[in-house]
Amino acid sequence: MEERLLSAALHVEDGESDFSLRPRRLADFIGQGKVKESIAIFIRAALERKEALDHVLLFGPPGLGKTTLAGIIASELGVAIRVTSGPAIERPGDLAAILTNLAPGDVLFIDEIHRLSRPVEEILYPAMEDFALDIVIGKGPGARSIRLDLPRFTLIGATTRAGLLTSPLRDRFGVISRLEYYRVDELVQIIMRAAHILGVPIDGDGAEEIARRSRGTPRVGNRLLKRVRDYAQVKAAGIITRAVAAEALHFLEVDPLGLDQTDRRLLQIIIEKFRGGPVGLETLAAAAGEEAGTLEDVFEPYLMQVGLLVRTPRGRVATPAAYRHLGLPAKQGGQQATLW
Ligand SMILES: Nc1ncnc2c1ncn2[C@@H]1O[C@H](COP(=O)(O)OP(=O)(O)OP(=O)(O)O)[C@@H](O)[C@H]1O
Ligand SMILES: [Mg+2]
Repeated sequence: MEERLLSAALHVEDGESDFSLRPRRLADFIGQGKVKESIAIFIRAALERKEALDHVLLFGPPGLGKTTLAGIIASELGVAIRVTSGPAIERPGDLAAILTNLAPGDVLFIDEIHRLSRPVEEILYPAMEDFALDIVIGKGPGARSIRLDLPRFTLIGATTRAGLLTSPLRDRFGVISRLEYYRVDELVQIIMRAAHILGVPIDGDGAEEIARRSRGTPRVGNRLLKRVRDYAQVKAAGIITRAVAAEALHFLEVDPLGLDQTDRRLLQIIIEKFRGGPVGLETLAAAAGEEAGTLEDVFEPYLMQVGLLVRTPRGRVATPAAYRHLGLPAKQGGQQATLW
């Protein structure tokens, strides 16, 4: 699939700067007040007791700062972090090797933890609970199991949806934190900070214009900043003001709510082919030529967040705001009134 400018997933082109723009300390991590506050308390308590931090599960849509936060937790604890991901750990032996190489107190970060295979996940249960590794030696009737002690470590798991985790795994996390979409004022701070690091001249209004179209997502905000910078450099020579940002984003086909062509097309299909809905997910996916899972994970969360789409028991419905946003006449007939 072609990489969408607005997708919250990590792109190849983000690579280098995604790393350099990551805040290293909790104090530099903007927004997510509640999550930040509780993590600060747990870190402090663990440090005071000189114990490893309890295992932490971070969940929320892509690009909101789960990986960043894991790095921050490790640096605030003053320990090393070992980074891996669910799909990267193919066999139980791979995980055993990682676990036995941890030093006391270390952080093990497993991204996309919902994608661990079942045999690997089963190694993780005693490791998380008892800091032990059960290994089977030999085969057949002579096989025996021995238990190896592991250092006390902190597992940080990240996932886009906590519902995808098996309950035995979820139950073994002491701290479960959900990251939310960022507010515009928080994104303004994030964009100003990134502009400062990258040496991009921008004013507050310019940052706000980018922030409002960033889909509540820092990764998108940072990416839009870089594309607007290119545009400003060539077309406007100098500082990114609101007018320059708006012009650049219009050129990039990012509308004032941060929707692109694909988002708008999806709403248009619901409105024009299904009279505004309700339309079932599968039916909508077929009409749009997308996979149902992609609609659910990639497109719908933001459309719901900005109030253009609702999920009802009978299917997806375009809201009156969606009609207005697309400049289409409001839905006729009284049926709509019964929905909200
Ligand atoms: N609170 C924040 N303050 C400043 N920058 C942030 C913040 N959260 C995220 N970022 C920026 O957004 C980018 C994406 O963050 P990160 O890689 O941590 O997201 P993620 O939730 O791990 O995403 P994914 O689900 O794709 O792995 C980072 O480069 C970082 O610069
Ligand atoms: Mg990540």
